[in-house]
Amino acid sequence: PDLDDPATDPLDVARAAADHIAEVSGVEGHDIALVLGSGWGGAAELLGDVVAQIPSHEIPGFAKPSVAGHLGTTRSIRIERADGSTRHVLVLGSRTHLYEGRGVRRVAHGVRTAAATGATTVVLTNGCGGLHISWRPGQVVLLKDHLNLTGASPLEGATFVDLTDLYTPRLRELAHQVDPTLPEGVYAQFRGPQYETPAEVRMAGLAGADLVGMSTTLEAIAARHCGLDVLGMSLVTNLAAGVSPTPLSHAEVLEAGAKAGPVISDLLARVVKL
Ligand SMILES: Nc1nc2[nH]c(I)nc2c(=O)[nH]1
Repeated sequence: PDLDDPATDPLDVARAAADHIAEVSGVEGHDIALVLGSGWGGAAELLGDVVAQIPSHEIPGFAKPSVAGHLGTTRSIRIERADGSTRHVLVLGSRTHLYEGRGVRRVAHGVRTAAATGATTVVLTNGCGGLHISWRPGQVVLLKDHLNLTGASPLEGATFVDLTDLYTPRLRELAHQVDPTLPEGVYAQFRGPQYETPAEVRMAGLAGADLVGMSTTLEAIAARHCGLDVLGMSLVTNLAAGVSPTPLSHAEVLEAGAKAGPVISDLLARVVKL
């Protein structure tokens, strides 16, 4: 079934994708799904045994990689929990951003596929710009709510979905068991691909945003529609435009990302095992 055909039900494509994953990986059902954003790539290796690696473009509905050579690989990982039980984690390899212009169905496809595999929780991670000078590059922030400034939705038709407690309080409490110092914030998604102007960052701040990015909110809405619990975690990669009087050096951003890598990978691995 073709996601781009309006007559196609996106959930049928998600079902086909989940069936393909089960068939190729031999894993009948997954419990939790991870979407790894900028800076979060190293987390998968720390989680557990990689049961299967599937080139994402072989899975129904996942687009051909837009960047030549950037082959998204979807992994099925078995993790051992403290109580000895095992769980299967689906690490979605390729994330489609709204700014790629491939349509909202491809943005939401990974989350819908995860739900179709049986997962009940999705962890959405991203890199973003911070609005608070005290949140330096490398800071991890738990999402407590979002502002969808894209003007888009992954939902079609009269699909009226309540988004109260979209970022599941129980999961935020679990993350705080791992690191009680984690701040919480509101994430505003701009369509992008351009970064915000200083005036747009000020506007987002006045509207209650603490972070600005170009992903996550549409995936979270689709996750709620699929009945998934959602944990959102942002890595502040840079200070948003205009927040810092001195332009951030790219070297500082790269250095902060490299330093944060092991820390956030360990955090994510510990949260997933709870
Ligand atoms: N919109 C937006 N997205 C981002 N992604 C990253 I990494 N940094 C930013 C940022 O400053 N603004």
